[in-house]
Amino acid sequence: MRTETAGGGTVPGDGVAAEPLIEVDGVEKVFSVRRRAGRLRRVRREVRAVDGLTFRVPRGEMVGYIGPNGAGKSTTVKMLTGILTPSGGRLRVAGIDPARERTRLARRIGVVFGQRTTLWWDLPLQDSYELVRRMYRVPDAVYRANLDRCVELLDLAPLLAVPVRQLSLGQRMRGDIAAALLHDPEVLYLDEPTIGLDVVSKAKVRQFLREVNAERGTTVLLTTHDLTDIEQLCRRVMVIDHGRLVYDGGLDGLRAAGEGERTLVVDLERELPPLEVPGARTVRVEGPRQWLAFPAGRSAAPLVTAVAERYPLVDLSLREPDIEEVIARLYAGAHGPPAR
Ligand SMILES: Nc1ncnc2c1ncn2[C@@H]1O[C@H](COP(=O)(O)OP(=O)(O)OP(=O)(O)O)[C@@H](O)[C@H]1O
Repeated sequence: MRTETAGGGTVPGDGVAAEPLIEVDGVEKVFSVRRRAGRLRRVRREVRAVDGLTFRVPRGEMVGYIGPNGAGKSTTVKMLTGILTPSGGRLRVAGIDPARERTRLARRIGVVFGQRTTLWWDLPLQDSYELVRRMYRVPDAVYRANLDRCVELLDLAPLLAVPVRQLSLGQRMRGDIAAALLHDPEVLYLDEPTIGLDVVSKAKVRQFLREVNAERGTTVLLTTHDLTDIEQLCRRVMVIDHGRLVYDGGLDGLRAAGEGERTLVVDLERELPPLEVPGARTVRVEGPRQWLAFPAGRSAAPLVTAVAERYPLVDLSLREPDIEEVIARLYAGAHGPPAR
């Protein structure tokens, strides 16, 4: 499988590879689970949730972390926050070993779980924020500036006096994202931040995350099943399956790795039998329009030249492979050796 090296150097503005803020070296997590085997017998079984994971995330990068259910994404994030201790390997976040210094790390990271809130259910949103301020001992000026910016960008003003339990899912999610940023974290872990949101709320959350990343250089690790989140926010994506990294690189490379195909759509002067061009297959013919599929990793230029030389070409366009389809293919064939 084709892989690219980690760390596309997506620090806003400068393009120079920055110091790694997240370092994961050969990390493993093995759970021991007891399973029923007959009426009284229980057998012990090991679940290798994370299996020799290695990657680096430079400061300021926004990385997508995707994989099918049970792939090991949450386990990775839990180890990165210090909630879980790795069974093997080495982990550092901002130079800190998360499992050993969880409290010290907590001041440097923010976490948002789309499925559950970290806010106080019965309190108005602003009281939750006040508690966060005290918990992290955020200086007044920093707190004020961060809160004002979040309120403005996430449209929170009308919601500040509303108890969290009365907020809609989208409102609550915006409230949670703001709470995770009030103490100026260097790293933000987002687990499904747009799950269940309508199109408008999704767009608002994505726009906000883009601005936070650009303005503050916050490093973001984004776990999601919504590939549009990845396409709109991340230049780099890591794909995990069965606890192993099966891809680490740019979105374009992902299309190639998933053996996706691009399609050249050609309009000819007249109807013709299916075109025969080396390196491509004609997959559809509709009157004078024909669709030619070719491997996503290849350049379209030689194909265009070949068509133009041999056939009466009027117009053409290029279609990228559908990212959902590419990823489904990648998951299906991802049980080989891990990408390093
Ligand atoms: N506390 C635990 N005890 C035993 N097994 C666990 C535990 N937590 C996770 N696992 C197992 O580890 C594997 C990875 O789970 P994990 O929750 O990390 O996956 P995920 O990629 O986050 O999945 P999803 O997309 O469904 O949230 C699964 O097989 C899961 O059953």
